[in-house]
Amino acid sequence: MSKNGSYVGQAVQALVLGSTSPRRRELVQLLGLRIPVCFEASDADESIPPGLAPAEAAQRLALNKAAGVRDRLGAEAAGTVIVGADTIVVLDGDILGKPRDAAEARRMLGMLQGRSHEVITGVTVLDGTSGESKTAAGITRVVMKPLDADRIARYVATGEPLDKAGAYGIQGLAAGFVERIEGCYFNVVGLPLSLLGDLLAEFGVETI
Ligand SMILES: Cc1cn([C@H]2C[C@H](O)[C@@H](COP(=O)(O)OP(=O)(O)OP(=O)(O)O)O2)c(=O)[nH]c1=O
Repeated sequence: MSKNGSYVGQAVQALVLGSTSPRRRELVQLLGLRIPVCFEASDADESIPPGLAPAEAAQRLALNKAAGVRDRLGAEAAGTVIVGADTIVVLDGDILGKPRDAAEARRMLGMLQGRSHEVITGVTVLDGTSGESKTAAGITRVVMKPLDADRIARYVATGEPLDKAGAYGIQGLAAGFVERIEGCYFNVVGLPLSLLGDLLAEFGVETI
């Protein structure tokens, strides 16, 4: 039994972050983990599962990413915990993922400007040895200032929106678009660190 009372079948020797997102790769370092962190791309299908509420959809995608990494690692997954995450933007109950092109990015930002929306990040911690997993979702409300079409076009022309849910990055050139947030900032950037730390503790993985 670990210090915090959770049962782990085998000491965890490494954390595998199943993500190609450079933001997630930087954020996970802020947890102050005492075990090595390595990175694996997840080849899980990222299309939004139909018929699920947004928070459930984000959690399903996070679980799929983590499970996909475990499948790919095979026997090498033993002794690891695998983390998967997925971030979506939700406006009036509709899910906005990553824009396909600049036109879609302009359209998304046109809908988000001057209003409030939710950023939801589903996160899964999966025990690579047993396959047992825990999944949760962080929800942050973001209020965006009014933006005119020229400003949106200038931002989209930077290319920054294209790999980001909702077509903006709060940590980048869209920082000045955000009036205020309620909830975890890191959740908006793609990894709810406080929530992830709690999930990791349940698997006996210590953070700072
Ligand atoms: C809203 C918002 C999203 N994002 C990013 C976080 C996620 O990387 C991305 C949403 O895409 P995701 O599909 O969650 O993740 P990803 O494809 O970038 O990486 P992977 O699947 O390999 O883990 O949007 C920001 O960086 N800043 C923001 O303000």
